[in-house]
Amino acid sequence: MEKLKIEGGHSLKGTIKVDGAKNSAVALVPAAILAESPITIEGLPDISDIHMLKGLLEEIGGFVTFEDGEMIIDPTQMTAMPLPNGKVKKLRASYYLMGALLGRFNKAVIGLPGGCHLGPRPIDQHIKGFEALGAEVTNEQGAIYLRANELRGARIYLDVVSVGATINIMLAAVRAKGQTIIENAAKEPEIIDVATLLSNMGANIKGAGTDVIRIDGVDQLHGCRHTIIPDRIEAGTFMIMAAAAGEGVVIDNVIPLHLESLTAKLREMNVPIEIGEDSVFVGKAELLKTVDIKTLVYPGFPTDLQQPFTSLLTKADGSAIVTDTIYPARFKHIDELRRMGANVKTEGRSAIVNGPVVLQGAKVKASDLRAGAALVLAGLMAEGITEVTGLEHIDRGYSRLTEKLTALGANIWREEMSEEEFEEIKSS
Ligand SMILES: CC(=O)N[C@H]1[C@@H](OP(=O)(O)OP(=O)(O)OC[C@H]2O[C@@H](n3ccc(=O)[nH]c3=O)[C@H](O)[C@@H]2O)O[C@H](CO)[C@@H](O)[C@@H]1O
Ligand SMILES: C=C(OP(=O)(O)O)C(=O)O
Repeated sequence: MEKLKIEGGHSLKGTIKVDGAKNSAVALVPAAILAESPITIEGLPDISDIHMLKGLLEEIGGFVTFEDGEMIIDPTQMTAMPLPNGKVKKLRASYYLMGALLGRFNKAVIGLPGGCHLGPRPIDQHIKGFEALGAEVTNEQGAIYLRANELRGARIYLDVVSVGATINIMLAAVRAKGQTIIENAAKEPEIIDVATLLSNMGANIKGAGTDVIRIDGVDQLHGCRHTIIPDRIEAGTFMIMAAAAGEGVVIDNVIPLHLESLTAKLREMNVPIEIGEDSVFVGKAELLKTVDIKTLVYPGFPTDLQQPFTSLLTKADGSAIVTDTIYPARFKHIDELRRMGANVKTEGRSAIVNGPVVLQGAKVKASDLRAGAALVLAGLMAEGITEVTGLEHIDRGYSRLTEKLTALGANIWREEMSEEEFEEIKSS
C-alpha cells in the first residue's frame, strides 16, 4: 500500500488538463447496459471507480475494453446476474446498476452501494422512483432485490433533490411503457450528459438540466459514440490549488459555466481569474480575503469542493463560516487540518476557519475522496513534508494526480508504506 508525500512551498505554474467527469462517467458506463449494440464512450477518467464498474459489467456478461480513456462496451450478452457485494461496495455509483438492469431486464439484485462516508446517504428516493414505475423492491440481507412484470411511466416527485435518484429513475424510465415525469429533479451538468447519451441511444428525454424531466419510454435502445463532459470538480480542485499555491495556472478542458459559483467565491477572495472558451486562468492573489461558503444543489457551491476550499481558507485573512447543507457531517478533514496547525472548529453543520495560518507538514489520513484533495492542497501550502495515507479514496476520483501536479512544479510523490506504517494505519 502506498502513501503520498508532498514537500510544501513549491509554486504551481503552467497548464493542467482536466479529465472526464467522474460523476458522469459512473452513470454513463452502467447506462450502456440498456443498449442492444455496442456503446463507445470517449474521455473517461482513469480512476478506480471506472475500473470497478468495468469489472461489474464483465461479471454480468459484458465485453468491455478500456484504453486511453475510450471504453467500448458490448452489452449484447449481458444477463441480470445478481451482484450482491464485492466491487459494488467499493463505490457509490454502483446504485446505477439498479436503474439500468431494471430498465433492460425488469429485474436486478444489487448490494448496497459504498462510496464516500459523508454521514447517512439513504437511497429512499431511488426506491420510491422504482416503485412508482411498477417495481417491487425489497432489501434482503443487505442486497436490494428489484422485480417488475413491466415498467410503466409515472409522475414522480422527489422529496429531496438528488443527483443519484434523478439519474437512476431516468435509466429505468427510458424503457418503461408511457411517460415518466420527474419533478423536483436535480439539475447538475452530469444529468444532462447522461440524458445526452441516452438520447443518442434512441431515448426520448426532455428537460434534463431543469427541475422537471419528461421521458417517453421506448422499446429498444441502440449503440452510439459519446464524448463525456469535463470534470467540474477536478477542475475546481485545481483552481483552488492554483489559488493556494500558484503563480499563474491555466486549467484546460473546462466548461467555465459549470464553475461559476467557485469562480465568484475565488474572485471575492481577491484571486485574479480570467475565463477562456474552454479554459480558466488562475493568477496569484497578493492577499487572500476570507469568505463564507454554503454548499447548495447546482448551480450553488458544490459540496464536493467544500473540503478543498476549507483548506484554502486557512490561508485567508479573517474568520470564515463553511456550511454544508447537502452533507452536514462532511467535516472529517477538519481534524487532519488541525494536525497541520489549522485554526478550525466545527459547530453543527458548519466549520469556522480562522486565518491566516502557515500550515505545517504532518502525517494525515484521507477519510474520503475530497478530504484527500483537501489534504493534498494543505500539503502544497504547508512548510515541510506532509504524508497522506488513504490513497484508495483519492484514486477513486482523481486520475494521475501526482503526475499532473508534478508537471506544474509541485514536489509530490508516492512511496510504498513500511509494514509498521501499514499496521499503524489499519488500527487507527
Ligand atoms: C456518484 C455521484 O454522482 N456522487 C455525487 C452525488 O451523490 P449522490 O447522488 O449520492 O447525492 P444526492 O444528490 O443523491 O444527495 C443529496 C442529498 O439528498 C439526500 N438523499 C439522497 C438520495 C435519497 O434517496 N435520499 C436522500 O435523502 C442525501 O443524503 C444528500 O443529503 O451527488 C452529491 C451531491 O452533489 C455529490 O456529493 C456526489 O459526488
Ligand atoms: C462524494 C463523492 O463521490 P461518491 O458519491 O462517488 O462517493 C465525491 O465525488 O466527492
